[in-house]
Amino acid sequence: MRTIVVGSRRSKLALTQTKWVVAQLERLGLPFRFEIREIVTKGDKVLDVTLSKVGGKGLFVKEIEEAMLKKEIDMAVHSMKDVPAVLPDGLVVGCIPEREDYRDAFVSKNGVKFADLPKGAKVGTSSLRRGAQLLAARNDIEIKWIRGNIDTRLEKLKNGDYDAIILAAAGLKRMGWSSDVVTEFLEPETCLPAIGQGALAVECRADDKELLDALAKLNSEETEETVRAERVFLDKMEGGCQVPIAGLAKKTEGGISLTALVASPDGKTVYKETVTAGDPVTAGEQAAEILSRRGAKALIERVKTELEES
Ligand SMILES: NCc1[nH]cc(CCC(=O)O)c1CC(=O)O
Repeated sequence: MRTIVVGSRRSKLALTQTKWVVAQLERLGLPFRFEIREIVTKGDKVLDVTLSKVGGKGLFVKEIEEAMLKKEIDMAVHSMKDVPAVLPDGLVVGCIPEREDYRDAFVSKNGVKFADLPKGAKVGTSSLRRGAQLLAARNDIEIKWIRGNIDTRLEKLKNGDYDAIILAAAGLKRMGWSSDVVTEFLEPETCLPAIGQGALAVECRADDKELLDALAKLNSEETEETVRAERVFLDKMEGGCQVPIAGLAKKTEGGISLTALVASPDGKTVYKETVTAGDPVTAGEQAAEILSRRGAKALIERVKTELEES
């Protein structure tokens, strides 16, 4: 019987997600044994710098991909929002399981709702996207950087100088912590989620047909299509992670509806649009085109230049 070695980052969230996918695969009754191997990535080591400054997205994924290409591991489970647009040669996304809750969760110290935060309240997030949208809704609060895994952040809320923090609902739900800690879920009208938020990507080698056949059974077509639309939009905007970008697609009767957003980090400028199209690629392209025309592309260039000069 073949042993499939599954590489995973060491964080509780990564391991929980990996174990969830493995459990789903085990239920299929395939002729595989699964073994989870922990890998410490660069993204896990540099917790003291902001992500946007140390090289962004690929950070959590690169070392895992190298191990996969060397056949030290056979597959890996990623949060979709950490997966770059283009995978290295020889690797593919083998499946995208059904998406968890796509919303952001507002977690406050004393159960105070976002709208009821006192003036000057400090909200912890290291996400430009979350910061910009919260400031757009409440320009009287303060956004304060916070880093670390979900458990570390919750600890910092308890003991540190924060009135509230924002975390992905999906992570909290997967860990079983959501009902204990979440004050309220932020609907996309208030805080549009990150591209791919709540979805997982299972990556493997492109020539591993046996494993690909098995993974296909876990694929959610609806999640695949909606995430596709969001990622086409992201790719077309070429924003990296220095600029607040958000997007959420939903399946409609005739196709896909995509709400997309680009904002300035201070939340003073927000470009947001919903487009409906027959297929995901067109939806993503149209959203990018409309926002670019309205000024989002220029905003992205401006923010990038400011960063390079600072
Ligand atoms: N940025 C790190 C990250 N990557 C994926 C998740 C949560 C799970 C998900 O969004 O699918 C998180 C934590 C968070 O944003 O609070």
